[in-house]
Amino acid sequence: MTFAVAVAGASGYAGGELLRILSGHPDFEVRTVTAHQNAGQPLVAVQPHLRSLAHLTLQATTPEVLAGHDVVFLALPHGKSGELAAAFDPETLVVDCGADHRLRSESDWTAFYGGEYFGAWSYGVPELFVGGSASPLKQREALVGERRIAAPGCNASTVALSLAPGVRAGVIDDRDLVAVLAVGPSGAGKTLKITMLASEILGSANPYAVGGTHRHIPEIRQALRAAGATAPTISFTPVLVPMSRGILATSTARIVPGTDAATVRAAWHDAYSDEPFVQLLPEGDFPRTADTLGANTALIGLAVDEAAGRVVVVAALDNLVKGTAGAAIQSANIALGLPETTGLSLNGVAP
Ligand SMILES: NC(=O)C1=CN([C@@H]2O[C@H](COP(=O)(O)OP(=O)(O)OC[C@H]3O[C@@H](n4cnc5c(N)ncnc54)[C@H](OP(=O)(O)O)[C@@H]3O)[C@@H](O)[C@H]2O)C=CC1
Ligand SMILES: CC(=O)N[C@@H](CCC(=O)OP(=O)(O)O)C(=O)O
Repeated sequence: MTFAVAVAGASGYAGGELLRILSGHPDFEVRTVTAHQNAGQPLVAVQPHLRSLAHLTLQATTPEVLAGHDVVFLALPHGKSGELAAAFDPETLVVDCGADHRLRSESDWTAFYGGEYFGAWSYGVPELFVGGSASPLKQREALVGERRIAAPGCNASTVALSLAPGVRAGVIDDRDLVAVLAVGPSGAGKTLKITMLASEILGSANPYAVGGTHRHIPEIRQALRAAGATAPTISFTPVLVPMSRGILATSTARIVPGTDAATVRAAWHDAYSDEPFVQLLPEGDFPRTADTLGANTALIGLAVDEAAGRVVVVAALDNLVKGTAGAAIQSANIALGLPETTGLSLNGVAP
């Protein structure tokens, strides 16, 4: 069966990446693409790298245009998917790449986003544990047959994947977590902002949302609670660096006293040894963002710093693939009963 697909926000970065991956997916046919200011333009006028979709024209983003598809991917500014959500047929699979349906706590939503709260959907990171420390279940089980999915924030999923195995296994103290991330500007979308000008970014590393203010903090805490943390606290600092895409997150946590290095490493090994897309690298090996570009992978390197009593987890992924569009399509595959890896690649582009 071929599933008819619509992509809303198709002129943006996340929409473009959805289309790039969907165009190589054997079970999906992109029938409709929508935008806002660019509505009326041929898709390739805005996304000139998507030549196989040259027959498509960007339409307005309305419930009527998006109706009648089996699957709708939303890659819209925050608040816009929430406004559209009520209009979709309950049988249509809707995957939202925005934040509108990620948070289960309305007070977190109000504190970090504000505006109307639209309620939470199933979280689109299949590899995360759910149900606490004693549970063998992963988020993938919750996605089977699902029709409403919230794809993750790219920084949030990088850090959650980095720390969840240690939390679940009880080998780290979830009240003392620290994450510092190098992130590329494509995470901020195509919108014009002075802070994103090449003249501001090239040749500089620019911290932002310092001091516990970043909107992905409640999303990370939510994912860690699902893995068994009771009241996780995390110091989270993103740093914008001059690479168009990619995230390199260095997360550290205090090791529970008396836990040896092999037991710490085993927590991550056991969590991900059967996962196709989330891979723990051999001891002494650490990922580079360049190794993940264009691939649906999250690569993780781990070291135990005995002197500091901390585990150091370095994770790399492509914010537009495993951080957004790839996660959305992987989750859609699961929801529809397709093999989870369909249309998704372990291989990136290099150099
Ligand atoms: N970039 C990333 O790495 C990640 C992005 N996301 C999320 O994905 C979503 C899209 O992000 P991204 O692609 O980066 O953003 P972009 O700014 O690149 O794209 C935004 C898209 O939304 C459309 N749009 C803008 N305003 C409106 C409106 N008022 N109504 C309907 N459509 C509108 C734009 O259309 P037009 O061009 O015609 O104006 C464009 O297609 C966001 O929610 C973002 O947070 C999530 C994880 C990572
Ligand atoms: C460079 C940059 O600004 N990156 C964005 C990543 C946004 C993202 O992951 O998307 P959502 O907004 O959907 O959560 C940020 O840190 O907020």
